[in-house]
Amino acid sequence: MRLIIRDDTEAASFYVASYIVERIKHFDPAPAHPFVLGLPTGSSPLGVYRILVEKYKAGEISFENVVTFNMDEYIGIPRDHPQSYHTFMWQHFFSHVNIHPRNVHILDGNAPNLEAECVEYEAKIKSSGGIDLFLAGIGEDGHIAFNEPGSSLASRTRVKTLAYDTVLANSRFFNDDLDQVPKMALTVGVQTVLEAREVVVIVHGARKSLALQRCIEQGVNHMWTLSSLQLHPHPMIVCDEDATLELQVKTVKYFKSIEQVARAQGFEQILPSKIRTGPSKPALPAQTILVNGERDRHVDAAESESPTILAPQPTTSRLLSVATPASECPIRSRSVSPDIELVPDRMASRIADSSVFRGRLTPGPEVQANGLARVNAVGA
Ligand SMILES: N[C@@H]1[C@@H](O)[C@H](O)[C@@H](COP(=O)(O)O)O[C@@H]1O
Repeated sequence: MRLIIRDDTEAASFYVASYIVERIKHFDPAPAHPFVLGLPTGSSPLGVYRILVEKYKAGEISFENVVTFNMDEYIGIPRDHPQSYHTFMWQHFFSHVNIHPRNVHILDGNAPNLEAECVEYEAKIKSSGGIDLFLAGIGEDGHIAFNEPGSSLASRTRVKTLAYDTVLANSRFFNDDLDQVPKMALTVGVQTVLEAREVVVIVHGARKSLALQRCIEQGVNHMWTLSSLQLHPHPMIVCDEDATLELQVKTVKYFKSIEQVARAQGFEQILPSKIRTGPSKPALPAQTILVNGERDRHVDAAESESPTILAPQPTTSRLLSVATPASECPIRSRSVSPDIELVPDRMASRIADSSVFRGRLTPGPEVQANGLARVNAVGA
């Protein structure tokens, strides 16, 4: 986990926007190698979008080969409703940069079959090669996307009923009228977010500080779904000072010291090169995966089987799945040296005077082998 703390919201937003720009540039996207970006709505990412637009207008970045997937969308309000997430995204970001509309993906909360919409969304993410960087905000109760408290940490894109806290918090966008706030939404699942190669979360303001504390200093808990990030290999949370109010001083000092030490030592905290450049063709032999017939990707075994909540130890699982079941595998007899003669044994032969037990003993192997196993014959 990386926690980047900046003095205020503007500095935190600038850090995130600059980070995304650097990631896209280093990735060097092309039509056949697009950078896949997961995006949130809400007030938290507003500064990030504004700065990204500024950087685009200053010629620092192009979104031509960027594919986006939004986290969520309300169910039941028209796509062009002022508070729909479609409207939000076009208004604050997409209309101002050179992104191709066909590269923009936002769940359709008015789809005739919502379940099919969710399944198709997951399939589209997959066929795009998976999400390279998922940007997220959090709710005051630590929810990520619309994965409300109690959501399965293995969840995928689905229909979700909103928690009362969320309806209340979002009523500020609906004239403070609870009745106008949609009560359901489509949302990517916790697992969908965790499968992104990198997750970056922007958190600002004192009202998010308890959520941040629960998610960083306490255990993984489905009541604070951001805490699932503890299971991700490359999570980064960028926050302002106010958001750290509930953290222990030593936690804040430690995360600040990581940056300070890195700067003093003159090295950067960077992602593994495979994550930075995306799934390119590695020099070593790799398996080739044809993703939905659209994109021929070369993925090495480690990437194709990266850990998930459902399969946290892919190596172990893989070994177990190829291992012969114990019941079918006479491992000991195989390892015995062929020189050693196996002698049939039975308990009776170990008893000094076995005559006393006659009639109650199981016939010996030699008797059984000759088809003479008649207990009566051995007995009285
Ligand atoms: N679905 C969105 C979340 O993605 C967002 O993180 C949260 C916080 O919103 P804000 O940033 O406005 O506090 O609001 C909604 O619930």
